[in-house]
Amino acid sequence: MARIDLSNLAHSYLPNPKSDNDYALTRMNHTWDDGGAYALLGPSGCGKTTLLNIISGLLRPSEGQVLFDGKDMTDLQPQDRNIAQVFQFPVIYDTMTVYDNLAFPLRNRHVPEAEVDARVREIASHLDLNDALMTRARGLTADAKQTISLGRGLVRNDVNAILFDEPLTVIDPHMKWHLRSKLKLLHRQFEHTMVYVTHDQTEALTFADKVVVMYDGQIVQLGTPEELFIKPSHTFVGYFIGSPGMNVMPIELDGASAKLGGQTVSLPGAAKVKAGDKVELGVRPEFIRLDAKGMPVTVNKVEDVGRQKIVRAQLEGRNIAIVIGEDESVPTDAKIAFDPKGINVYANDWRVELGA
Ligand SMILES: Nc1ncnc2c1ncn2[C@@H]1O[C@H](COP(=O)(O)OP(=O)(O)OP(=O)(O)O)[C@@H](O)[C@H]1O
Repeated sequence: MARIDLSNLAHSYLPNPKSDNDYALTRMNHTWDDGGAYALLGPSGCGKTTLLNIISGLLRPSEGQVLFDGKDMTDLQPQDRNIAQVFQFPVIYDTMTVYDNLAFPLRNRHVPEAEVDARVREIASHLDLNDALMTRARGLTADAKQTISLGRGLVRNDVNAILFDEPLTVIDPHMKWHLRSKLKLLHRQFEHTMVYVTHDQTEALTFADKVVVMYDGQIVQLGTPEELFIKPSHTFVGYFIGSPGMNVMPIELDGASAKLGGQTVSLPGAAKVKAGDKVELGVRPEFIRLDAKGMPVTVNKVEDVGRQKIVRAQLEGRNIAIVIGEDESVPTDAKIAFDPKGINVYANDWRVELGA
C-alpha cells in the first residue's frame, strides 16, 4: 500500500498543446492517502480513465510527476508499479479454471503455492466463487467473469493500490449492490489504497470514504459524501451530486445580503468577490421550505417520489426545485424560505467562504 501524490500533473493527447482546451487533464496537485477508499466521480469525458491510466503507468503524463510514498514512478512501466487494475469488462483467461485465474497474479510473482491456495480460497469465499473454483471460465456468465476479474484485482495483498475503472458496468443491477458492499468490506479488512472510477453518484457515495469529483479535466472537490452535499465547492458538484441537484441562481451581493431579482436573501455572512465576477447563490432543494412569510413562487408541478415530494416552481422567473415532506401540501400562493445553513455563494463557479 502506498500514498500516491500527483505533482503538477497535466496531460494532453496532442503533441503540441497550446491552451487548456487541448488538455484532457489540466494542471493538478493531488494526494491519495495510504489505505484510503476513494471514488473518482465525474461525467463522461472529464478525464477519469486518463487519470487512472497515468497512476497505473499505462499512460505517461505529458507534464508533472506520479509519486508513490515520495518515490518518483513517472517513467516506470505498469509491471514495475505494483498496481492492480480492474477494468469495465472482464480480463480473464477463458481456458483456465476460476481457481487458476485467481491464482495467476500470485503465481506470476512467484508466491509459494501454499500461500496461493490460501489466498485464492479466501478471495473466492468473499466473492461467492467457491463452488465454481474448478470450472473453466469460458462457459460462465458475464457477471461471473467480471467477479473473477474483481477477484484477480483483490488477490494480491502486497499491491500499492487497486484501481477500479467502472468495474460493475456489466453486472446485473441487483448483484451490483452486493458486490459494492463486498468491496467496501474487503477494503476495511485489507486496507488497500483503492480508487474506484464511476459516473454513478450512488455507486460513488456508497463505496467511498472520500469522493473525488472531476469536471472538465480538473479535480473540483475532494470530500466526504456529506461535504459534497452541504458545501459543494464548485457549482458542478452542486448539480451533479443530489437528485434533483442544487438550485443555482444569479445574485447581486450587498454585504451579508443578496439581491435575487426583486427579493432580498440574508446570507449567513458577507462574501468577498471581485468586481465583474459571476456571482451566484446555491441552495439545495432539501434546504428550502414552505414558509408563509417567505418569497412567493409560482408552482408548476408537484412530483410524488415516495417519502418526499419535489415541487417544481419559479422564483423571480427562474426554475427552482424544492423538496418537501410527503404529508405537506402546497398552497396555491406558495411562499418559500432558504435554510441559512444550506446557503452557498459562488464566484465564477467556485464556492466563496462567508465571513462572520
Ligand atoms: N487515446 C486518446 N486519444 C485522444 N484523446 C483521448 C484519448 N483517450 C481519451 N481522450 C480524450 O480525453 C478526454 C478524457 O477522456 P477519458 O476517457 O479520460 O474520460 P472519462 O472521464 O474516463 O470518460 P468515460 O466516463 O466516458 O470513460 C476526452 O475528451 C477524450 O475524448
